[in-house]
Amino acid sequence: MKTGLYFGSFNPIHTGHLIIAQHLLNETDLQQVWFVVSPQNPFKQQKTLLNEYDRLYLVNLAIQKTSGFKATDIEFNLPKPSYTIDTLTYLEEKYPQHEFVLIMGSDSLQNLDKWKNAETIMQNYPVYVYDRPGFPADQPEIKQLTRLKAPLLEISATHIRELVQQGKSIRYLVPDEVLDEIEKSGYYKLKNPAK
Ligand SMILES: Nc1ncnc2c1ncn2[C@@H]1O[C@H](COP(=O)(O)OP(=O)(O)OP(=O)(O)O)[C@@H](O)[C@H]1O
Ligand SMILES: O=C(O)c1ccc[n+]([C@@H]2O[C@H](COP(=O)([O-])O)[C@@H](O)[C@H]2O)c1
Repeated sequence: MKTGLYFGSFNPIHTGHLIIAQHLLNETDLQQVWFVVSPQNPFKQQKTLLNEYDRLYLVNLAIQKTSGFKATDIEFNLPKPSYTIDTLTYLEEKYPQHEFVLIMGSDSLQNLDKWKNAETIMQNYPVYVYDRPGFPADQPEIKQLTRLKAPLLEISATHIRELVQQGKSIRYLVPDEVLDEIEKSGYYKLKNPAK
């Protein structure tokens, strides 16, 4: 089964992520998209990083009505920070019947050569890249690169966290279920949430 892996901190998941994932299911040969919640991105140190279980819960709330989407906590039990090559190796062993494809925005592509074992990733895994505003998607070293057109939405988790801190509404930037849970639990209101 051809399965797209959408890696991210998802702090929190937002409509930008979801529209891209749905677009990929609709417009490519992917049969499933898995949201891989990374406990700790090697390149991001965030005081506002919500506990990974809470982020996973928000992802599950966001995708519960969509067939073809799955959230995975696979990185929770792998060493931190979360290196994508380690996750890919683990997933391949655990799910031999799946053919995994990396999904990434052209912004991530620009840093890819700095990732752990970048060469192995670029030589061995199919990568589906969609454009992000301001980031050209040129990366000829990737052996199996597919460039996709996708809706451009300038939504970021950073902006969502800032809006919550300022007491402003994030309606429509996240699904209603996610909005309700963020409000109910008081996420992102404090500068240093409990981990
Ligand atoms: N608006 C968006 N449209 C399409 N892809 C996005 C969007 N926002 C983030 N992504 C992509 O989703 C993946 C996971 O992103 P991540 O969880 O870091 O979200 P983020 O909104 O970029 O977070 P932050 O603002 O905290 O850095 C990355 O590959 C990123 O490029
Ligand atoms: O493997 C690496 O070296 C590596 C370096 C940077 C980022 N990643 C992963 O890429 C995913 C998306 O990153 P980001 O910065 O767009 O949130 C996230 O899940 C990270 O764990 C992975």
